[in-house]
Amino acid sequence: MFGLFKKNPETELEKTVFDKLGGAPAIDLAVDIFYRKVLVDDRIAHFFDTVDMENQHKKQKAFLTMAFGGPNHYTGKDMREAHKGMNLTEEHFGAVAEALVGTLQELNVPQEDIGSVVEIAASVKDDVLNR
Ligand code: HEM
Repeated sequence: MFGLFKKNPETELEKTVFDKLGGAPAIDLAVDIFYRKVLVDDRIAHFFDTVDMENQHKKQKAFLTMAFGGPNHYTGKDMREAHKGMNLTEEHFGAVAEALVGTLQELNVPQEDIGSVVEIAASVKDDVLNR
């Protein structure tokens, strides 16, 4: 599914990360793999003990689609509000970022695009950590 979009030097600059990853089906798959990784990571799995994961998948898909420049259907909480009172640390954030990068690597996303995704994640870090 990834890699169906051929690089075109003339349009490359206008392509969103969303398009480059392969659009909605690719984000779907990425979020599934991502949460599988999160839920087996002892550093962070406990945060999701009481969370409705089906609902969480939907929100995360919508959020990542928006964050990657795809069609904006995200209606969830802003990142500061969503993570308030969880006392999240740098380590927690790092573990989630690792899961995200690991997912993209598993899907053979080019390193350059993984870099763009990491930048997007980093841009919400202060909000997620409520600082
Ligand atoms: C780039 C970093 C992150 C992004 C983009 C992100 C995104 C989201 C989104 C979109 C939601 C749904 C918000 C809503 O309910 O409307 C959410 C909720 C949640 N996030 Fe994150 N998150 C990030 C980092 C983290 C980290 C580091 C943790 C903990 C290790 C975490 C734990 C949670 C939990 C437990 C919820 C569910 C809250 C609830 O429903 O009670 N997130 N996140």
